[in-house]
Amino acid sequence: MTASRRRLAADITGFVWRSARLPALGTLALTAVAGLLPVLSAWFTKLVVDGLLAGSALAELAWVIAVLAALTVVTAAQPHAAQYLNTALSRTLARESQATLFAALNRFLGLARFEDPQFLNEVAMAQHVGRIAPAQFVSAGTGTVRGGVLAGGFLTSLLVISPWMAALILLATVPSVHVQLRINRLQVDVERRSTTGTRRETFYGDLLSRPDGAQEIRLFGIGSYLRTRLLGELDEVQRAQRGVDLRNFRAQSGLALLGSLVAAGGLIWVVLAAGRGIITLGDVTVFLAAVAGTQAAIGLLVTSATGMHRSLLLYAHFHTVTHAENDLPSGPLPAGPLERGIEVRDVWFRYGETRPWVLQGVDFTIPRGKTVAIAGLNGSGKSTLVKLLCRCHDPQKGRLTWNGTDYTAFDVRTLRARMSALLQDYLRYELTARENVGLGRVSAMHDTARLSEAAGRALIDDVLRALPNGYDTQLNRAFADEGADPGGGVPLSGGQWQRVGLARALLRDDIDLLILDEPGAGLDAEAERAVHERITDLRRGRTTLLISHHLGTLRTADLILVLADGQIVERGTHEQLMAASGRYRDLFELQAGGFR
Ligand SMILES: Nc1ncnc2c1ncn2[C@@H]1O[C@H](COP(=O)(O)OP(=O)(O)OP(=O)(O)O)[C@@H](O)[C@H]1O
Repeated sequence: MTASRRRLAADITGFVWRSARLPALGTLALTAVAGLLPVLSAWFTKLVVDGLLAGSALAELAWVIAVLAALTVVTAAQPHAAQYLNTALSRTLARESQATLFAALNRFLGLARFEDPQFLNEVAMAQHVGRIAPAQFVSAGTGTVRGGVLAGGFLTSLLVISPWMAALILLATVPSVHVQLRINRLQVDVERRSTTGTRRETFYGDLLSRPDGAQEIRLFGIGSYLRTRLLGELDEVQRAQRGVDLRNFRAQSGLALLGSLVAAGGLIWVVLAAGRGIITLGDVTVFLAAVAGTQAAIGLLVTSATGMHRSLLLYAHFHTVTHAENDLPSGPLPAGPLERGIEVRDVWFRYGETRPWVLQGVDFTIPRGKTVAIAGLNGSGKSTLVKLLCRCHDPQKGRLTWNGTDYTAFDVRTLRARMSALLQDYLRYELTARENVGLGRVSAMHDTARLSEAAGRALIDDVLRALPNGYDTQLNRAFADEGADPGGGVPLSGGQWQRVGLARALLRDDIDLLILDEPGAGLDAEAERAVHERITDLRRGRTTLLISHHLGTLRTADLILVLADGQIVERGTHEQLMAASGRYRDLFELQAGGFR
């Protein structure tokens, strides 16, 4: 066992001990008992057979028969008790593994891990194996104990009757262990390599079954195309698995043949020995039970021990995710109220060392109480800049400061607590209206007056109040329970969702920096104008970063930055930029011309 495997074994044992000690201990105890039962039964059967052959009176054998009957009852009841405990154990471990996994994911402060496909594969594996690997480890561990106890008992019995037979059976296990370990490694490797395919398969499955994909898929008639892609991924995954299964089948068949030859040899010997009177008929029954029992027990021992090995290999993925270091170091200082402003100083950023620069020497200040607007073509780096301002990434060169102190000096959570944002890809939670707004500030979730005020500022309060259950209406149909809640589950329109997203951002009314990335997206002309006016009011005296492709909405900003290919190519007020006759003016006139 390598050092890291030993560490994994210690980790998984610790995990089981902390999460489900009682059912684990119960299972272990029951398993040890179960291991002794067949050996005891074989010996008591021998006593009955030998007693009967020796002409003993039934009364003399009564206690032996009573013990045998009791053993039969316990043997019959044991699997059900074991199954009950096992299910309880699996359930507890599955819950704890999910709790541990999602606590670990929540600990990552930045976005780097979520943008790394390799790590996302590990997360997908961890989610799957976290539910099963610890339970498998315990069940394989108890199987090992049971196999060990059984094998010990039967081997001892066999040693008494025929030491060479015991040695032969032991010898035949060597190839079995070797083969099983190899197959385990192959299986785990195939699972790991199939993760991307499995994730893609899930992606196509989601697309084909989600309500928001149904219309486009039907309109473009691409259902069968996506289904073919899904099956292609599935076939690829299954092809690899079939290969391992075939190798496993061939290897196991060879091992079964070897085992049968050993058993057949033993049978011939025992019949000859009994014929010559070397052993009793009772010995023959014990011998036959012991050969079959030893082979089954060693089979169980090998499968279980290598099963432990396999669950460790699988658990390694869970361990990788739950022990991954935080991707963004948090500083010690609590971020105080914004007094001076935010400075972005010669910032360079790219999504990986081999990737092109997305931001190249970006340099500007957002003074306290002012609005800075960013205009730029698609892909010019606006949303990336927002990620840096929320400290979801750190720049590779340059720095951002809050009141003149480097962002990295602050505790990230306190910094983010001073900001609110309507992101371009804001979330549409399949939850109630209350939660959709209240998630902006969880402590205000049940303060309907506050929610209503924020929704009012986003011009969506009337719509939410008029829903069948008001703020407690589910904002989707997918999870609505028609029976319990007729009319429940109301899907909103795109523009209404946008305003709910804005309400969520505005619920954090005590913040220092408000980031609005395309607040007018999806709104009709009237709503956009109304929301724009509201936002202009709200912005007064509040530090704001505003991003929009609708240059008209940026006019009143204190400073407008024009971003192109990650560089600020123009900066100034609307009037200055119009007078400069540069890119901003061209874009503005292009948009205005479109309206004319
Ligand atoms: N997670 C990511 N990993 C790698 N590249 C990314 C990632 N996110 C964005 N990019 C790349 O960074 C560049 C800038 O993207 P960004 O989303 O910041 O642009 P944007 O100005 O907000 O565009 P838009 O106006 O279309 O929203 C693009 O070329 C994009 O492909």
